[in-house]
Amino acid sequence: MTTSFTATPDSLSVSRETFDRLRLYVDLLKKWNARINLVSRKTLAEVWSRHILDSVQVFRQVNEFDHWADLGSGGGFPGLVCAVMSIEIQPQARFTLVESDQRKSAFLRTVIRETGANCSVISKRIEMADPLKADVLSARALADLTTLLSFCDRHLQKNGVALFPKGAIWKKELEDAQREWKFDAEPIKSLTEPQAVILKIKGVSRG
Ligand SMILES: C[S@@+](CC[C@H](N)C(=O)[O-])C[C@H]1O[C@@H](n2cnc3c(N)ncnc32)[C@H](O)[C@@H]1O
Repeated sequence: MTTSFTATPDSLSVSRETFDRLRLYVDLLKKWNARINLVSRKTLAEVWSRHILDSVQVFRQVNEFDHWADLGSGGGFPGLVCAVMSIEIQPQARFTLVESDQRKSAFLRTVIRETGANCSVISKRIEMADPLKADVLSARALADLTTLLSFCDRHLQKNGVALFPKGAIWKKELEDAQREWKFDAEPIKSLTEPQAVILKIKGVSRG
């Protein structure tokens, strides 16, 4: 994705209302990022393509769900962007963000309050959180696929779907994970990075 991406309701294919909520989120991110490291300074300059659009494309991989959980949310990518998108598109759905860092959790709660997203934050380690029974599970830049599949085992419902954005080494991660786990994986080409994919994963069980 080029740095020249101009964020508008049309370029993101969202309504004016959703765009305004996303802009409020970006404003809060810029303000808080001066004090806590939510995203790198370099990517902050390209926040709309590197973080917002990158998360919006994850949201668009599923149609119907009741409970979406995002693990290691950091500044809220992709989970909180998906929760903001969902306000208009799937208002009945609820979101849970798991983030062990207390200051990042405070930021996430501020964005939730200001945007009105149907979302809560669990400030614990993923391994210590009670099973979330989510029907969608997402995580970006958190761990290798083998580790992420162990999180699916704990937090994803049997018929659920996991969405993991992955960089250029996704094929190697897939091969490694297949030694320990059984699952179906569909790689979906990323709109924001030529080598990257979103791995859409179903049917996880121990191999
Ligand atoms: C590299 S950041 C990625 C943040 C965000 N997902 C993104 O893509 O911008 C990883 C985040 O996961 C959190 N984290 C790492 N291990 C965790 C664990 N075991 N339980 C809960 N949070 C964790 C860290 O505090 C950090 O905020």
